[in-house]
Amino acid sequence: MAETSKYKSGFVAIVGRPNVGKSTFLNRVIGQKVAIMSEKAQTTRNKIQGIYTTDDAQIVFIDTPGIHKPKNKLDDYMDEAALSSLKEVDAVLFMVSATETRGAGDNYIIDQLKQVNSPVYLVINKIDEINPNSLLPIMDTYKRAYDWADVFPISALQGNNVDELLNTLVAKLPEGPQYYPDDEITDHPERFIVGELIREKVLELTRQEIPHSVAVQVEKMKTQDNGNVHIDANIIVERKGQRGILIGKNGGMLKKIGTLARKEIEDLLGSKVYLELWVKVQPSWREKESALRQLGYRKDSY
Ligand SMILES: Nc1nc2c(ncn2[C@@H]2O[C@H](COP(=O)(O)OP(=O)(O)OP(=O)(O)O)[C@@H](O)[C@H]2O)c(=O)[nH]1
Repeated sequence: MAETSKYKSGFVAIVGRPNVGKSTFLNRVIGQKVAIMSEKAQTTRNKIQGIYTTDDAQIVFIDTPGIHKPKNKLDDYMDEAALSSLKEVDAVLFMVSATETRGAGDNYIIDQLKQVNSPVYLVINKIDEINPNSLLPIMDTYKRAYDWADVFPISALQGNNVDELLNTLVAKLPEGPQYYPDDEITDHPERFIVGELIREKVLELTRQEIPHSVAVQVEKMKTQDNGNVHIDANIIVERKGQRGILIGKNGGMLKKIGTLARKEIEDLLGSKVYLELWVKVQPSWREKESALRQLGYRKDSY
């Protein structure tokens, strides 16, 4: 038997003007499974849009609000937070529609993307709606504006070229664990989202100091007789220094994370929540199979 290659995984942001077909693309890639979940996670900032999991790879697609859902002006497209989350991802997909010409909205995003170091792929969607002859000129107008890692004309609706795009993304992703178990997402959506909300607060409050790979393990989630929900969760980091940052002076940082996460979890569950957080150091947990198993990650992801 040939030696199996290492599992690949990473976070990929999808950006683009409204209506270019981001949801259609995700639905095609991921299917219904996670769409239900992301609806529930509306309140989150870098919300997970969907998770594409295969035997060889996992792509966690994240959304960066402030980029594709401007409230009023183009200037609102991207705020500091959105930009910093773009800097943390492993790749960015910039999606445009072949049926619309490059406009001010696109140019604004392209300008912001110049500050991103990870590969940025141009995805020209809705090619089923255009005459094939007009594709090259469209590609040219975008190629002039940015040094894309690659350009993919696709039809999210009909599926053309979507597999090629996914294969390229996977090929370029770093080796890594299957961050999220595939079946548990639907089996325990609330537990999963609770973990995500906590993780998100960690990233939000510590900014660049804690890497995206920080894991949250929701150990217990139990509704008590009075209707309150008791949640115990561990935040798993790789280094002692990160533990210190997370706990903060006199426990201040952990308290802040807990308070913000608790409020959002209460909104999500509609009940009062008692949240207990611990920070645990598991050196290179990502590389350790036993640790991964403890966290509920699949054994065969390695
Ligand atoms: N012909 C065609 N239509 C598409 C394609 N992809 C998306 N659409 C249509 O474009 C419209 C917008 O698609 P969405 O997926 O909702 O776009 P979005 O980018 O998620 O929009 P926001 O949620 O506003 O950001 C819908 O009517 C889709 O059916 C495609 O490949 N071809």
